[in-house]
Amino acid sequence: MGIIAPSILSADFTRLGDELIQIKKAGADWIHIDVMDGQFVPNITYGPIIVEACERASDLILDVHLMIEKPDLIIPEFAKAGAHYISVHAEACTHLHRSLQLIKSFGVKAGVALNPATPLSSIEWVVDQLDFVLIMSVNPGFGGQKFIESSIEKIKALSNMLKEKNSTAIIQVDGGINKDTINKVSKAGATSFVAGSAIFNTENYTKAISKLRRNM
Ligand SMILES: O=C(CO)[C@@H](O)[C@H](O)COP(=O)(O)O
Ligand SMILES: [Co+2]
Repeated sequence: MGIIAPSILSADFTRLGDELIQIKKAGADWIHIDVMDGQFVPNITYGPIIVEACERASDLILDVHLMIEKPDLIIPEFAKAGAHYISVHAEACTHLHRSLQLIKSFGVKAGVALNPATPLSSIEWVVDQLDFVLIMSVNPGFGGQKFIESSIEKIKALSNMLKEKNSTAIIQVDGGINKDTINKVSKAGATSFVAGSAIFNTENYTKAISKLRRNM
């Protein structure tokens, strides 16, 4: 069964605690937390304080997606705040292997996120360090964007690459995931699905998550 990870980027922040309760009731598996610094991406969101608040408000797995420059400087704070999974962008890490080792040193699962234009070869020599790979299916920075179709071939190629290297890393896909796109990425090999607007921009989260699961 696939993992549904609602992105709180599209949640109502005036009532975050209640939103977290509602998505758990609706059948969510993880909570996806999009951290943006206004440098790596043209948007600014939130930091470890919000991760810590999510940790107090929910017992779901906290999946922290770092869209920031120099992530090593603040990875320890996110780990201490309660992150279970942390992904860093390959494009933002000069010493990617070191960043992954830093995440793992806190007992946190480590992942690499790849922008749509970034080739899979950028993770070739760190596959043995990876618990998951996040394939961006939109350019990072905003929720509610249109799914980029070339992500499907990229996920297929990643799935083959991981098999060849005997890796059990999870393939996560993030951006433009809805009832129409989830089937294609699931068939291609993704098993963790981030969805923001397709869940939080609806009236009924249970129905939204059920629709995603039915179409996996
Ligand atoms: O990392 C990001 C955006 O940079 C995502 O996690 C989005 O928050 C997903 O939003 P939708 O495309 O599902 O609305
Ligand atoms: Co994300």
